[in-house]
Amino acid sequence: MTSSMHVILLVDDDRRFTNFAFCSPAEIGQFATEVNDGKFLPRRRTEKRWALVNNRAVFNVIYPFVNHGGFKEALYGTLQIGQLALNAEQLESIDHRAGDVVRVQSFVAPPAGFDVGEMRVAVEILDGGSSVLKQIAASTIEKKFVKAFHKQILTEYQSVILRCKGNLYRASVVDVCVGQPTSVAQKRGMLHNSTKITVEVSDSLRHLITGAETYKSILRDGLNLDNLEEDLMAQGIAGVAPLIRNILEKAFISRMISLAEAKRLKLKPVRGMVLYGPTGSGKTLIALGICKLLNAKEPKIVRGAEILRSLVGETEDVLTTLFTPAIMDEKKYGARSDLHVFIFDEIDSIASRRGEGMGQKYADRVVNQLLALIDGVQKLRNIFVIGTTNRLELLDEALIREGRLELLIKVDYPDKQGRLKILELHSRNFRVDPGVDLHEIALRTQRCSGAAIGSLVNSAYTCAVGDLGLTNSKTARVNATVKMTHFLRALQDINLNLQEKESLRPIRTLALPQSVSIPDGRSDYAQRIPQEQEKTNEDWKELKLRLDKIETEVESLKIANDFGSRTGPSGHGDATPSDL
Ligand SMILES: Nc1ncnc2c1ncn2[C@@H]1O[C@H](COP(=O)(O)OP(=O)(O)OP(=O)(O)O)[C@@H](O)[C@H]1O
Repeated sequence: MTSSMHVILLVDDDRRFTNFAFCSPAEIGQFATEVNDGKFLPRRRTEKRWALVNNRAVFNVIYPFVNHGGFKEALYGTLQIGQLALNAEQLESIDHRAGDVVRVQSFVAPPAGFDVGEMRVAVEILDGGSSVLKQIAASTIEKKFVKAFHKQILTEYQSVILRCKGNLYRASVVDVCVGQPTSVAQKRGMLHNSTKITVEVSDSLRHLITGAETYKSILRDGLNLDNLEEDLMAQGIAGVAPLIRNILEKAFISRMISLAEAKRLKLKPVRGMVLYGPTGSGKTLIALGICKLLNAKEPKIVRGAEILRSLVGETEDVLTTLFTPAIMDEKKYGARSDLHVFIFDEIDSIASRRGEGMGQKYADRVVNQLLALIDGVQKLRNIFVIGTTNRLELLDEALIREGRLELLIKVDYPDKQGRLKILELHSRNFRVDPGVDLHEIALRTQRCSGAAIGSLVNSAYTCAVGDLGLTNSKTARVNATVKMTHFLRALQDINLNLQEKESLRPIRTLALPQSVSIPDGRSDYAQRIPQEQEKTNEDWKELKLRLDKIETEVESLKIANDFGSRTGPSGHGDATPSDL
């Protein structure tokens, strides 16, 4: 039997602590007590009847027969045919509010293999109990839980309220293992006296609920998000702390809290993202940096072009091999498996629109497999895929749909503050003259990527070593002090380099805004630069080249003037204005 019923809220206090649902006596017969010759047979009042509501949770359905504190009268007064009375936690578990219509089915417990061997519950302390929170042993809550829900059917993610030693606790089912403790996790089962309950709590409750396991936050132990900048600098990443914090919050919020809480807050785990932006802007660096902030398996880095090469001539399922550890972990630990991160560098080389280009049938196979692993029938919940590309517009749209690599993050050229931080970071490796003004260098490196700034510092150092005369001498390399003149010389090289490179690439790359931004979901993708713009690129390119040439000449003259007037030509082979 399946029917639609109106749910009403059960306001009686004691029923908050049960798994009972109430219907009118006239309807109790709809719920079976057992299967007999394929027919549901309503039996005696004392036998348990079950209602599967909205295919989400199973409640023990009864009609109000106990007149506890006038409860029976109170409920008879309000409960009508077609109504099902549920407590607040039950409503929450089926994701409905009082007054909603829900789908109700009679549920028959399987005759065997339905007893819960192990159940893991995430516990929070609720207000409404004793005003002073007392310390309690997790084992006390575990015993109370078994006692309160003995012979009740509980479902994964369902939460119940428990009253224990004067305090109220919300316990949410995180994992259900039926049969032997080693058996594969299943979604629901019946508790009995020998069910082993494991209480897990957040780190902050460890001192109040002693002996409980703490659930693993996705963030690395001890990571302080307010101190991210320093953490990243120590990893060799500068100027992108706000961007990375934003990514962590957008991509991993549902994994920062308990599974049950995430479910209650309706936070779906993000399965993957694409970092896109100009070459050298630090996409791969950021992807690796994020992994170091997580409590996850060591990331696997896959170069798009390499995976395609390995596929040609082989029928072997490369991705399945790559994902095998994640598949095994998912089977063994279910929702509690560690997170496996996969970084697909240059993802456009395998995931460009299907059906286009040479070797595409191999690429299509890889994309299809990847999609199946992320979002297919047997999708893995324990994976996070990061793709990097500087050609977002080439990506197969299926890959960036909701539920897949849905988070599109633009990693652009750094702004002035970012450039300064990158300069400071890379300069740490060398002896730098106190007269070096990194602010000024930051001002003059507009439109430079993090990679270009890194190589600017390296070139400045090479100039310093070169000025000591013996380039290959270890003493020269150790003693070289990088001065402002070295930076300026290196800067000129970079300017020339940029000019050369930009003459080779389409103008639209130059038109990207000079800031780091996170577009909301896929909207940015939809607004990608229209193809028509390509047509005007040629004209713009020529104009831009001419402007750039003038700009570089003016810039060089300005640098020479500025620097000449402040320091004058110095000895030791330092660059003079005429060198610039
Ligand atoms: N924010 C940054 N902080 C420090 N170094 C940076 C930063 N961004 C880039 N770099 C430097 O640039 C180098 C190249 O960065 P990375 O390979 O991550 O760029 P990318 O965007 O992935 O480039 P591509 O698109 O060409 O693959 C880094 O190894 C590092 O030296």
